[in-house]
Amino acid sequence: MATSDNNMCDKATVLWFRRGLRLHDNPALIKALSTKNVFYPIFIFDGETAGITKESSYNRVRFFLESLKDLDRQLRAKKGKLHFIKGDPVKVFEAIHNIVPLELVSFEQDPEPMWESRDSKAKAYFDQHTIKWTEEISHTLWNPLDIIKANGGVPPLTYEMFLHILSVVGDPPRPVEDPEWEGVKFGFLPLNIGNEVTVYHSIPTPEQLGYLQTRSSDQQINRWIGGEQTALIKLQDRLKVEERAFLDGIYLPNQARPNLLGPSSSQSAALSFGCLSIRKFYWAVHDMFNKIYLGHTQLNQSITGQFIWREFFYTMSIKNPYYGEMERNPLCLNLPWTKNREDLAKKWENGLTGYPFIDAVMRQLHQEGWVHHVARNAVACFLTRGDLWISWEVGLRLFLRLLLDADWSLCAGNWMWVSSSAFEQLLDCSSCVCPVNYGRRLDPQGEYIRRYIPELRNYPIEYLYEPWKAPLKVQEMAGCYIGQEYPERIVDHAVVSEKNRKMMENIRLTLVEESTPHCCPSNEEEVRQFMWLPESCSDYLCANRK
Ligand SMILES: Cc1cc2nc3c(=O)[nH]c(=O)nc-3n(C[C@H](O)[C@H](O)[C@H](O)COP(=O)(O)OP(=O)(O)OC[C@H]3O[C@@H](n4cnc5c(N)ncnc54)[C@H](O)[C@@H]3O)c2cc1C
Repeated sequence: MATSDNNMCDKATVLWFRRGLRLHDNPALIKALSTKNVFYPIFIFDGETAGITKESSYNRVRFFLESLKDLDRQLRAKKGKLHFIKGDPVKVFEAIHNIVPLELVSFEQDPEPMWESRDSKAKAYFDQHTIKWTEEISHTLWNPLDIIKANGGVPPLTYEMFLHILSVVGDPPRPVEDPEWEGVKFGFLPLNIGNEVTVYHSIPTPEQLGYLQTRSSDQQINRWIGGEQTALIKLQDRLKVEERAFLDGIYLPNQARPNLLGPSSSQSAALSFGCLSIRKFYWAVHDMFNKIYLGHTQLNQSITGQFIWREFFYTMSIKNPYYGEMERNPLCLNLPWTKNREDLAKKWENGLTGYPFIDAVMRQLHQEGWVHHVARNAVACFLTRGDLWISWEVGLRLFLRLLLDADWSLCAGNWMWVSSSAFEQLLDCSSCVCPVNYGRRLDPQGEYIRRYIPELRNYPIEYLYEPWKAPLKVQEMAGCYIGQEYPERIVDHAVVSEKNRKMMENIRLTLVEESTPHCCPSNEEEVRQFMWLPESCSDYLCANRK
């Protein structure tokens, strides 16, 4: 059995949780326990780590704190605890080292460039005080640096090229074994360890950290529960969905059969905070595939293509501190987005564009902190190249605040890919990414809109996606006048999308001469798959263009 120990003279090992909020497949934990020192698991709340900032939404912070609570609960069952400490990391380690002799600090690699400064300061402190430290890779399947090296020192710019490099690099490692808790001596820090450092008695609530619900409580829907234990249960459900799909002869079921309303089997928030190991998920899917289709020993990366997109975007961001911006970002095309249209951006943000599908997505995002990938595509296109011609940086900032799964590398990568890949003519198609038709394909009965836009609940289906076309009599009967209870459209898609298409065309003409290398789709098929576009747009011609 694990034991508790308050002997402050014994050598200490700290496991510094940042993301990777789990006990399974946690190489940093295994390394920490191998020292046999007194063991202190800690989380340092510094207003940045794990992407929790002052701006983060209540939902996001709640999910994050639930994940820490779950870890704490599991550690308490083993007679220890998770220390939640507020302060600057170096100050925290200084304070701990003053009262217990630190021998080792173990942590998971946080690969993105914004963590470099935090980590290099901490590492410098450890080196100065001859404290050993170890940094383990488990947030990504591969070490992004290995992929960059295999590609000649630069990240691959297209997904196809990325797949090619993976075939050279080989399979990712399998998850590490579960820890052995027998004989682990837990240490407990006193509550008062330094002036600029606060040790919490237990994991705080969002309110205790100053995060308050901003919308009325009936609008906040908590469909997502943070923590490793929930993630592992949900993984089993998700694997059944994957198995069903394999037996039906398809793969990537969450994307192939988007279900906007059902109980989601998404694991993205759990993966983002590391409550679930990406390697565990990846290998579970591949092992199942190989069991069903006996003899397939060679990995087919397509069946877990979504994880490869994750790696692709991580690899692109790792050495690029400007990855989340347009102008200074070498991977991104500079497009002349409209400036000073905060009024339109605010309406988009608040689900008041007058396009019900777009508004439903934005309201779900505020209420629940999660929306389906295809819904993200629709609102990203609407804000940028499709309709409003506003920079993707505006969308990125909002998504990072609201999404439970907000992940800088993935979020910026997706925004860039969807909006600024100017070469991609398919995305200029005003019919395919039309806010009316795209939604209609995904939600033909209009249930999604009715759930998130109660004002339109009584609209007949023929007007639900284009309520401005409803005769006054219909508006009256439905109890919702356009321009009063529900807004008029802020733009006319047919007009603005045509204007935007021409602007993209002109930009393409100038860019071809410069042939700027940038993040972009590999081919048309990839765009169709990624964006869930129809094989041919003729069936879905936008009503506005007829
Ligand atoms: C504008 C925009 C912003 C996005 N921002 C984020 C974000 O901040 N965090 C995030 O995790 N995903 C983001 N995505 C990607 C994707 O929408 C979500 O990962 C997906 O909705 C998760 O649903 P799922 O778990 O059912 O996906 P699944 O299909 O089950 O995928 C499992 C995991 O694969 C990864 N993945 C799936 N699709 C993508 C993708 N297109 N790019 C990169 N990784 C992917 C994610 O880690 C996801 O959890 C964004 C997409 C768009 C279009």
